[in-house]
Amino acid sequence: MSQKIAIIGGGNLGTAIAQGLIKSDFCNPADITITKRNLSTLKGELPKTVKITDDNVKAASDSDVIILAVKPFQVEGVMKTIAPVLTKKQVLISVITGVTVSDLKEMAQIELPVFRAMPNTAVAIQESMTCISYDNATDKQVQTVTKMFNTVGKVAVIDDKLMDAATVLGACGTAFALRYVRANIQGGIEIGFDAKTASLIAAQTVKGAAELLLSNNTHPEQEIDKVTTPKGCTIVGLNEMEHRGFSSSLIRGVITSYKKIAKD
Ligand SMILES: NC(=O)C1=CN([C@@H]2O[C@H](COP(=O)(O)OP(=O)(O)OC[C@H]3O[C@@H](n4cnc5c(N)ncnc54)[C@H](O)[C@@H]3O)[C@@H](O)[C@H]2O)C=CC1
Ligand SMILES: O=C(O)[C@@H]1CCC=N1
Repeated sequence: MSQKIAIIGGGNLGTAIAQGLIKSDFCNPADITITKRNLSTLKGELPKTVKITDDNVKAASDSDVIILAVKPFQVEGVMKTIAPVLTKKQVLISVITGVTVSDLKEMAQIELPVFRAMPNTAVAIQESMTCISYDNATDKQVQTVTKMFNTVGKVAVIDDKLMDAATVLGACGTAFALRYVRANIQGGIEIGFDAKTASLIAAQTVKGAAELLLSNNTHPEQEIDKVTTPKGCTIVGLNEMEHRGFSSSLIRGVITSYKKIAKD
């Protein structure tokens, strides 16, 4: 029998997770309950059979897997209301930034399997990178949660201490990459393309570059060496970007996002 899944917080990420799980056939739409405070604003297309409610307690008590997808400052309030109905048979998964496994165990008040998963919004199209940490879970439960997120992209099981870093690299990273694509589109328009063609070229080129790394298991510089023809046009562009702080600005952005999590 397929598992009942409650997604507490049907916002950007919660909705994307539901979309990805449905697209990957991990579960039936009717097995998913999404909770929100304002039922009229669902972010993204979902089948009508997905249950939408503002009743967190009922959603949690009726589900085998509970995925917390509210904002960090909202988690304590949500956990206070659902903790009384949590049981050891259920699995609690949090995608919430900065809330550790031990924080979750304390709020849950019972010893149930607790996972953290850090996907990104590409989960909606089964292309997420999801880092997972956990405590109190059997091998079977780890396999189930890993399988859940493997059906919507790639998975790395990591120590909970690295989850803030995972949030930055694997989740904020989607926005970082898209900002790079947008800059390429702006440059593409300046050198003659219409916006639509520039967007297609910029997006597919970045997708292809990433696929080269994943398929060849290579380091970026190995693939860059295959593009930078000596005295060619690539290397002059790359060097100009580096002269203007390209890599340094990206590294500093990663560190800034990381420090923000630690500060909150
Ligand atoms: N958006 C992303 O790419 C990623 C987000 N995250 C984390 O996921 C969590 C959600 O992020 P987003 O989806 O971007 O935020 P969001 O603001 O789009 O979604 C949060 C949702 O929770 C709902 N909500 C708030 N309080 C609630 C309550 N008491 N009961 C039921 N629903 C409630 C809100 O109505 C909203 O729809 C955050 O903790 C964020 O740090 C983690 C990785 C990636
Ligand atoms: O920006 C945020 O705080 C969340 C965590 C990673 C992506 N969105």
